[in-house]
Amino acid sequence: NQDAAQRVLDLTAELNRHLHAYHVLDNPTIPDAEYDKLFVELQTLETAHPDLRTPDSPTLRVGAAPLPQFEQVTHTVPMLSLNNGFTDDDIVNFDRRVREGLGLDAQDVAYAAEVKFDGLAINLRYENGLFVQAATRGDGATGEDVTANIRTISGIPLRLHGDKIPALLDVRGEVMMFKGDFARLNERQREAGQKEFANPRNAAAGSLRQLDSRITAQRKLRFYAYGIGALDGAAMPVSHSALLDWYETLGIPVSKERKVVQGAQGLLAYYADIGARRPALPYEIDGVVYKVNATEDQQELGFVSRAPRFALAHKFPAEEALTQ
Ligand SMILES: Cc1c[n+]2nc(N)[nH]c2nc1OC(C)C
Repeated sequence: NQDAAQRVLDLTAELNRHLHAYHVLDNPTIPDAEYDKLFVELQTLETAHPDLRTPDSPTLRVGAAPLPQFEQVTHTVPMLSLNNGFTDDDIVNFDRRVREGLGLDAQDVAYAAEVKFDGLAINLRYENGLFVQAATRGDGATGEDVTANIRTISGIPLRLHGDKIPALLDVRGEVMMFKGDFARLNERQREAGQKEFANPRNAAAGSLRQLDSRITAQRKLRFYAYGIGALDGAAMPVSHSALLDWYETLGIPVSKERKVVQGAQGLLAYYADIGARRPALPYEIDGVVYKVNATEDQQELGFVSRAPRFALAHKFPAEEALTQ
């Protein structure tokens, strides 16, 4: 009946607002007990009237019955990898090749620099603002459908915010587990006499490979966006930094450690700064990523084989096997 339908819509909107405030704005707007009361009321209404549940209902965050297997997904735009640089010379050469490729000799190129999360690359598909599918990178052309598991990640919006909603948007980013959540998970594994994970990346991968998304829901995974695949119904942002600014207005989590820097010296300064702060970061990284910022310059430089000419991962020296 009408008032149950309206109540479901109101509860869904209110609970999602509180979830966003808590997980993305890091600014809780309701006591947990009050949130739980509204959540149970919504779950009860949805159980009584299953047809009233909306695709962005917060009750979808707790996971559903196990899947028999993972389906395959073909990426509309291939998910490519990055070329690596290790030494300062590699970075200076990367910048020189970029300037040659763009026909610039004197002035500095603007680069978008960001941390390289040590997690799993994922594609999130939104149709008219609704989250409809998530897929792993796989071999770059096809990956696995992990929608049910990704739905349990509270930081990932099930409906995009704002009024500039594209008809189709493929968000690329990394799923990871924070160091603290990893340590607590291994404590629980030990107490339960179960296998411990070697590192946060393996723990995140293991959590995404679960056919039972109710297990994934207990694993506190995080997601940060760093790229884009298919886009219909909105203009492509003019730069990588503008893309990430747009994502933030849509309610998509973006790392705050990003910075636009100028030329090779700007890249090396960013690498040194992140390298110094790396142990204090709440998540593991295995380097930083540089991208020519301007979209038209990226398109002019294009890709060589499977990796873009406009981007480079600058890796940290591999640490000797850490005793986790
Ligand atoms: C493979 C990859 C991985 N990462 N990681 C970050 N932070 N940015 C980034 N960009 C990538 O590819 C871009 C070309 C979108």
